[in-house]
Amino acid sequence: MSVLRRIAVERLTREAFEPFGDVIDTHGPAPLLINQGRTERFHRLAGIECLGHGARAILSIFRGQPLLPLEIHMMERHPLGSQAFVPMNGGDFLAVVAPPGDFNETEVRAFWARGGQGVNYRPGTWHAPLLPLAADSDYLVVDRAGPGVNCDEVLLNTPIQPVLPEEGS
Ligand SMILES: NC(=O)N[C@@H](O)C(=O)O
Ligand code: NI
Repeated sequence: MSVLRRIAVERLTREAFEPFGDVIDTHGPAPLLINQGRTERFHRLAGIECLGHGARAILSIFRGQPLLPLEIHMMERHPLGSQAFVPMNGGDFLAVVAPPGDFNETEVRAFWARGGQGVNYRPGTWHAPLLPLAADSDYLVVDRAGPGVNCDEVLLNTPIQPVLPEEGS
């Protein structure tokens, strides 16, 4: 039975997530009215970065399943590009992250993306691979394709168990 380190899952806000990337939702700056007022444009919620010669942004759909038991043993980063996850059927998920740079597992934090929130990891942000909370959750993913190695992985010395807040708390 391996030792686990429990960490509390935090509410996903722009301010709290700033060291790791962007939050994609409609609770930030006021939208622009376009299309003769019929459309609200929530403008430039995130920047897509694709570094290196021949790099380009691509769109994919990830259909994810929950990680059970919820124990994080490995994290990864994409040094050459950002990576955005936006739920397509509203699926809540966890963004378990650590700041870019040398990995320090004491700096790992967990955020609850809920009610349709998405995230955009900036290049180099350490994160756990997609962690949906419900089965068959679809996410639109915007990330980088191109030459070079764009995925570094690290094993945690002490696996992490994100702990969701009590219902209604
Ligand atoms: N491997 C892959 O494309 N997905 C991961 O990068 C992830 O963050 O889920
Ligand atoms: Ni990734």
